[in-house]
Amino acid sequence: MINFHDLHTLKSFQALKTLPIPSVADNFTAIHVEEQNIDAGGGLTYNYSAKGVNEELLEALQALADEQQVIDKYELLLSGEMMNTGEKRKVLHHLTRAQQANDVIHEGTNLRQFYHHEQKRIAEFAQRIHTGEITGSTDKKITTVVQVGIGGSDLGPRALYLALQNLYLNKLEAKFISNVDPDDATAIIESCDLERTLFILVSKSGTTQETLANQNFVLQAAKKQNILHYDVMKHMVCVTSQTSPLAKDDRYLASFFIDDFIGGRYSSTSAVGGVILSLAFGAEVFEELLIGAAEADSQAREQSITENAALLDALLGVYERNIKNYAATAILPYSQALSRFPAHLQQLDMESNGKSVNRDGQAISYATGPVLFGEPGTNGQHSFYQLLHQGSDVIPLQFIGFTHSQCGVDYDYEASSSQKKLNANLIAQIAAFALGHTNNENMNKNFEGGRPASLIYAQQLTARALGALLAHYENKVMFQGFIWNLNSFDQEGVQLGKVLANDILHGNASSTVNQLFQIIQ
Ligand SMILES: O=P(O)(O)OC[C@H]1O[C@](O)(CO)[C@@H](O)[C@@H]1O
Repeated sequence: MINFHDLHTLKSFQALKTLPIPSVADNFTAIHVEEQNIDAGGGLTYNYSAKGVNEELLEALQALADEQQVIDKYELLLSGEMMNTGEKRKVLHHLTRAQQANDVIHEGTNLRQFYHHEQKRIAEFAQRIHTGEITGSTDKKITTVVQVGIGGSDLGPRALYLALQNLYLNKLEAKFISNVDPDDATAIIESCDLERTLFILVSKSGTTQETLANQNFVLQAAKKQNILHYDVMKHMVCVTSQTSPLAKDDRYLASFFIDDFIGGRYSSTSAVGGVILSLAFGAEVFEELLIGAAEADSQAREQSITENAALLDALLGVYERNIKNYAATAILPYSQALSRFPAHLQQLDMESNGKSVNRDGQAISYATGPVLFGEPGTNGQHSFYQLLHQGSDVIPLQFIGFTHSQCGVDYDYEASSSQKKLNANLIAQIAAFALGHTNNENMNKNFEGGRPASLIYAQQLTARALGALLAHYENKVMFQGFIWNLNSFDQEGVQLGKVLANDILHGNASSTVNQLFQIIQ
């Protein structure tokens, strides 16, 4: 029997509140760093030696995970139970990368086979584009692919493409149009040779205003170029759900499908990320990413929190949010390739757990998802780290690092290479945040320390490691949702603004709103 309880009603949570808070510096100096490593799958390791933990706290967090039946809930989700209570849907993004998993049957369809079938169709399509069997409408080979989508139909795929473009041969260059700002579409379209460009229209719902406006923008801009024998629809494929209005449009060169059980922000391992990544790098690279994600998913099934990186990461996040009252957290990848990964995690985390009601729609009285932000190191160090070190708020830090660079090109300067400098900075920051530095004479030079950090690291940012990193965070967010008793899979909070924007455009807004709109007309 699985129970769903609000956090504050749990005995283990009440017990957690009474525990003395362990010091970050004590943990950091007392232990052998490697003792606080956990295998996170895909060649990744999660290290928590710069977190404020001790044995007593770990036991209390384990009790919380057990009482809230977090792993049982994950198993329930994997089995195809309706876990998206707001929209009354299953939650099946794990199935897109778990071809060994149990079948999930819905209204007679085997959904594991359905996702696998789409993946195979994508691989075949990508191969035909790469070999030149499918060309553009003027018989020219396709060299560029442009994804048109927004939110989950943009952020994850874009972050993953940027993360891999240094390491793998780019069979096609990829670009993205997301914002309804006409400058976004114009800049991308003008940078493309349309005869050699394939557009991927991605919208699960098929109703997103920005994406439909951008599709129209591409159609109009292409028409304006007046290219002889050019047919833009022969340059456009679609990724959508079978129930969306776009699914019925047979003008696309090809259509690939997901379904309502894959949430936008969890859709990078479905056709939403699969089409662009397979076209850009080849289906085998996308396959590697899925393997890494599946490894992280399987590590996440461990009951013991010291063997389950995503679960411990989630519990420490809840501890920092609800016991230490820290309201934000920073994602700090020491890898330029992960430049857009924090932006993807912002949607993943804040759209999932930015909630004030529980999974049954009842108000809750405790804090939920934190504010997320981040930039790659060392750029962030010269930007917002001042506040992280000496600001009045403590912000837990999530560092990500790699032993080797992706390009392998490096030079020594002052007796060390750039990669070595990058990683020396990464470790220096973790130590500075944890230990601080006392200066009683000049208080502006005093660092209190005690600022907790975690580190996820691997040898290199490969497709497999990236898949595991993506899944680690998806699972962390899911576990935190279970602990807070939220539904992490709907996003009603984004609807009000959409409705009001439509009211404004159709002249139905209130007088004040209209006056404000007129200011900017
Ligand atoms: O793929 P669609 O249906 O166009 O939705 C795009 C995005 O819009 C949202 O529904 C709301 O912003 C996201 O959750 C989603 O990723």
